[in-house]
Amino acid sequence: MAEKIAVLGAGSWGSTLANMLVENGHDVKLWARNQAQVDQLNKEHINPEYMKNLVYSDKLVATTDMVAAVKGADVILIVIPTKGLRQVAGKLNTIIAELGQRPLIIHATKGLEQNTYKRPSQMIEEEIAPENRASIVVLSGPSHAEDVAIKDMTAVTAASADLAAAERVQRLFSNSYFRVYTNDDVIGAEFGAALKNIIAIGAGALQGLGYHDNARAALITRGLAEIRRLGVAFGANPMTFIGLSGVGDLVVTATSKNSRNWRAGYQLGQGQNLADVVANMGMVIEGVYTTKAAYELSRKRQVKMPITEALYDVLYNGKSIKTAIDQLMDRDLTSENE
Ligand SMILES: NC(=O)C1=CN([C@@H]2O[C@H](COP(=O)(O)OP(=O)(O)OC[C@H]3O[C@@H](n4cnc5c(N)ncnc54)[C@H](OP(=O)(O)O)[C@@H]3O)[C@@H](O)[C@H]2O)C=CC1
Ligand SMILES: O=C(CO)COP(=O)(O)O
Repeated sequence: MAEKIAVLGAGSWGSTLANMLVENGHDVKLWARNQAQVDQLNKEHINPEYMKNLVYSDKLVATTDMVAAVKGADVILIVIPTKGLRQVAGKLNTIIAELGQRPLIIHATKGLEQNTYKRPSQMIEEEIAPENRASIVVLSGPSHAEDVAIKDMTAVTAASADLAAAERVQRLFSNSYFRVYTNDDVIGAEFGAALKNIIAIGAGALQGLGYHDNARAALITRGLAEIRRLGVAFGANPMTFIGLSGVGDLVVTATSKNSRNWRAGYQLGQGQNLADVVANMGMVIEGVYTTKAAYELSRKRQVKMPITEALYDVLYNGKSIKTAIDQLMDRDLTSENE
């Protein structure tokens, strides 16, 4: 059944998902804050700052007016980086309260808030009053926008405490190349999504320094162990971490040149400095910020996250990557299951 959907955020992922939803037969309005970008999307059907090679459907309508985007929408998909999510959700709350709408909220944001360590769905719950919204569903999993844009085979997770809402999202997004599974573990899905970016930066750094396949496999596997430890400490189902939003997303992000996080790590490994890497990427590198939040959170909760701690020292304390790797390898020997 065709639905009216507003997509907030017209970067790589928001614009690609909006286009896919149009092609799935839905009535989609895409909100962005930049008028020039909106004009290009509406008139030339391109979004060159974010998705160089995608030609968007002429049925996709973009606007800088959030009220116009949201008016009449039964479903709102938020695809804003973690840093801007709270502000956009707060604005959305005011608008839907005034319009008297109570939409389903989906988000695809992957990170943890600085200082509060809140997950994206927690920020949304805090900013959008329960009377202004239906359920919240997390869309996550191994899904680079670049692959979805060329209709490559992709499988993701729709996680929600409300199974009917997750199943609705499954129907909205699924098509011949994009397969959506449901899951009831929002905490696990969001921790998996946020924390895999830290390990992806590390994997890129290893490759940038000239390490090979064994090193990458070790990092991914031990990275998954610490992702699971932190998630489980906050109530996640351990099984979620061997699913699409866990190991699935970790593998794609830690092995793909499409990943902004992997690329950032690679450039750091090659000797570039962090400020230049961030300034030149032109898109959000969530893992840079998540590393800080996860490091602080793990200290507070007393959860061992040695790789995250090592990367924190590299990104925020000027430690060399080589020293960080040597120190990781030099720790007391331990059991794999600790
Ligand atoms: N790219 C991908 O393949 C995937 C990304 N994700 C996740 O989706 C989220 C968004 O990523 P992605 O689309 O790739 O990011 P991009 O960097 O490509 O785009 C970010 C978009 O968000 C907008 N934006 C940023 N801050 C604000 C703000 N405060 N208010 C309004 N708009 C804002 C930007 O607008 P402007 O251009 O005006 O700055 C831009 O349209 C991230 O959490 C990411 O981890 C998840 C799965 C796949
Ligand atoms: O989350 C993603 C793929 O699932 C995108 O990862 P990057 O942000 O590293 O590009």
